[in-house]
Amino acid sequence: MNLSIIGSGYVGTTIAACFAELGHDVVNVDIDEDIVASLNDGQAPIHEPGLAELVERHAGDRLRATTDYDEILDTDATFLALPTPSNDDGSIDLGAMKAAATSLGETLARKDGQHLVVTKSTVVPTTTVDAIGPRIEEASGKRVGEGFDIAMNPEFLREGTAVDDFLSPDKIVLGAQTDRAYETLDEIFAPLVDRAGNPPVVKTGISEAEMIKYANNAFLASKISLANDLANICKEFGVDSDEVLETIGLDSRIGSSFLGAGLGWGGSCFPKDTAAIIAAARGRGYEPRLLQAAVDVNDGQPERMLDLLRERIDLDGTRVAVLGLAFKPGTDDIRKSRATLLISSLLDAGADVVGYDPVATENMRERFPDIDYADSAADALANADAALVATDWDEFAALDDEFDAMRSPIVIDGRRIVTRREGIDYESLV
Ligand SMILES: NC(=O)C1=CN([C@@H]2O[C@H](COP(=O)(O)OP(=O)(O)OC[C@H]3O[C@@H](n4cnc5c(N)ncnc54)[C@H](O)[C@@H]3O)[C@@H](O)[C@H]2O)C=CC1
Ligand SMILES: O=C(O)[C@H]1O[C@H](OP(=O)(O)OP(=O)(O)OC[C@H]2O[C@@H](n3ccc(=O)[nH]c3=O)[C@H](O)[C@@H]2O)[C@H](O)[C@@H](O)[C@@H]1O
Repeated sequence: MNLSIIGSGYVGTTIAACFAELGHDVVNVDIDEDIVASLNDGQAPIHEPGLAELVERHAGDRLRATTDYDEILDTDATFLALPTPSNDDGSIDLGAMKAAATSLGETLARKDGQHLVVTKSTVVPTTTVDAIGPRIEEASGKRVGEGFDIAMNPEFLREGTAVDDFLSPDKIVLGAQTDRAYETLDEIFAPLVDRAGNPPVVKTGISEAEMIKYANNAFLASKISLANDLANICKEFGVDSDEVLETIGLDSRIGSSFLGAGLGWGGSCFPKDTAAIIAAARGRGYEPRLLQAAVDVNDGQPERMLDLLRERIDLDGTRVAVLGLAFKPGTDDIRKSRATLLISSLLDAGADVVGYDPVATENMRERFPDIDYADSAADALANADAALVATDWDEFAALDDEFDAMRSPIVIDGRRIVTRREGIDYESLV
């Protein structure tokens, strides 16, 4: 089929390249000319394992990019993969979605024949029906169900494993309101269902699909926060939290994934999505107490880590190495990474910070241009008074005599990744 995808960020580029790999003809529409040029040159604009190969293989053939919305006219369906960030009060900011919906509507005004518009972005329940559909109607002069249909297809991929996650989904959720929309979605997803070995395809309503996405993320974020709450209790009793959490994970009702205790969750999605659904619930008069508690536990972990450091050393004038700047291993994304919070607090306390990450340094340099950056963990540790481990990159497990070059070998490990050894003053956050 001919597909268009508006927004070529982490999700838009990944799904475009994967749909091309699955045999569809795909055009990515983005307002960012650099991203468009990069895709048309056959280069992935973001760092995701396997993505560069797919973009290189299909660019100029089944995959192309443009800033021109008119190229949507030759396609059968459009996915909206636009950012849905937070407003200051945590509620969802639909600015990019609304702007793109208006541009799409103006374009569809000139299209003959039926079109399907699919919300891929994470949006609070009723957004597609109440905010996206009407905007397209207004700009196109067409009606939902007559000229174009609307649908919602939440995305569950993780950064760092985006291509594999998209191509091997646990489930595919298709929210729509007409048989015609479901049929088009079936046609789009048939090659994926086939390749992925028939994962469950859940056909549901549009608002249910929107809520499934939030429920999924809220559950995972809360699971990590409960693991952190339990691990904090373990620490008070000198109990090994790894043994406790690994063992409860053996209960099939609990499951072992997302029980990794430590500094907590960051990234572009869990923080904003928990905030958005909490704000949306409050807007309807419901107070989501458990979810708010999950956020509170998460917010407390970086401060607990700094307290452990303060117990050992006065932060003012102290050189602190922050190992791991990305919000998790396998990505260069620093959005809401725990390291950004640690660095802010360290700077407020008068510390001198040196950061190291295998791939995220340049992104962090834009956020904190005035701290030092090292080219290796060894360089970051040399002459540091203390080290905070913020991301569980594998290479940190192999650190050994690099710690000997520290001025004082204080190591606070937020991810239980460092191998303990003689000669370091090691403490794990949990
Ligand atoms: N990043 C992730 O791992 C996942 C993200 N999501 C959701 O997917 C959505 C997109 O997220 P990301 O891809 O991370 O965002 P992103 O910020 O990486 O990319 C968004 C892209 O949209 C473009 N854009 C903005 N306004 C535009 C307009 N009017 N017309 C055309 N292009 C425009 C930007 O230039 C940018 O390239 C969000 O709702 C997010 O919550 C869902 C699952 C996973
Ligand atoms: O909506 C989204 O954007 C995506 O959000 C998360 O994916 P992502 O943020 O890329 O990364 P995760 O692997 O879920 O990690 C999120 C954060 O939780 C932390 N985490 C994860 C697992 C764990 O056991 N413990 C833990 O602290 C990670 O370090 C990271 O900071 C979800 O896992 C995806 O299913 C979802 O599509």
